[in-house]
Amino acid sequence: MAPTLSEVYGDHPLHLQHIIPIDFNSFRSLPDSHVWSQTSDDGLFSSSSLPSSSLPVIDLMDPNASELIGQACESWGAFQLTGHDIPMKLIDEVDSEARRLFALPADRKMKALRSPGGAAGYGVARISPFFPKNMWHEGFTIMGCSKDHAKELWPHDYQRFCETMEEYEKQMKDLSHHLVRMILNYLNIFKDEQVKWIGSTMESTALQLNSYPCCPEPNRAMGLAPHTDTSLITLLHQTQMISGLQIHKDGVGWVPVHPVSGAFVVNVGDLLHILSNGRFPSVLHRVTVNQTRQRFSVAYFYSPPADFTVSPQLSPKPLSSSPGGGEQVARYRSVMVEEYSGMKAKYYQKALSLIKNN
Ligand SMILES: O=C(O)CCC(=O)C(=O)O
Ligand SMILES: [Fe+2]
Repeated sequence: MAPTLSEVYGDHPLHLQHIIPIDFNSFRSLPDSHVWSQTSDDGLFSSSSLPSSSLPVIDLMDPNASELIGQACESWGAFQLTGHDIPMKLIDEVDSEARRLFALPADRKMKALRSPGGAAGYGVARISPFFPKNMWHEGFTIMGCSKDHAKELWPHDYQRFCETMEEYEKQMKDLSHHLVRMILNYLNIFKDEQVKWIGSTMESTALQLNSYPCCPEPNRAMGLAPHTDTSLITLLHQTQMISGLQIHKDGVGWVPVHPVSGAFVVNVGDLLHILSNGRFPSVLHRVTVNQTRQRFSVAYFYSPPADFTVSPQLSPKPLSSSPGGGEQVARYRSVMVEEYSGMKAKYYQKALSLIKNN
């Protein structure tokens, strides 16, 4: 049987302190374990105020969508996508199921705790062990069927959750196929072995529900620390129009990504960065928290099958306009999706430099 990514974490089991979130409701002030900065209003979360610093919003129905998406991936490593045909009703149902889950008492959520070597279930962010302080965040990861965990959460009423998430994953996968085809087209990647896995049912996918509870001291806390996604692409929905996501743009700084109704934030992950030979940046992003409104987001990570080898594709002609583009030498060695995911789990942000060609 082909390998799946849910197994890569087995080699790097975590201590429980890196899995169990605190019971956020029981704190009236920020515990020291969650204090990231001593400063109040500036510093930690200051973002760019340049007028041009706003992530492109692209309508999938635009006749130039392919070109616009390619350009956004090249200059930003991300964009907001409207005009897709994912029904708003389904998106709302996913949001409300996520809320239902995170609203459960802490001891109930603990019943669906991620296992130390596992990928799926309830817990703190997977990147937590790489940071000295904890994040003001709790998550629930779905890889494949969520039935066993959902049964623990709602012994008599788990089906609604599972069915909603399954339907959403199905639709996210179709949309990802569409986007990845457009992106590979833009990169002039047509060779059969490079594209034949799209729609093969063996793709590596995961759904991540994120919750950022109201925080007593948001200016000293971190929702989700700066990271890049391992995926090829990520499709993120920010619910209830609550801001918090910021992306880092070279030369500009941290740029807030304010929610656009019904839109998905699509971002380039490490695997697409490697495949594009560095032409598309794997965008660094982080999440801030706020004092009055609990924020939720739903991230869908889409990657090729675990046994697919990602090889940097050289640009056919030099692209003078892009800093990383037009290179005729491979910046990275070829790497299997499964191997890279394992490296990311173990070495985190050093993983990319470990596969860099000198
Ligand atoms: O909550 C967000 O806006 C971002 C979440 C995220 O970056 C992730 O789940 O990888
Ligand atoms: Fe992310």
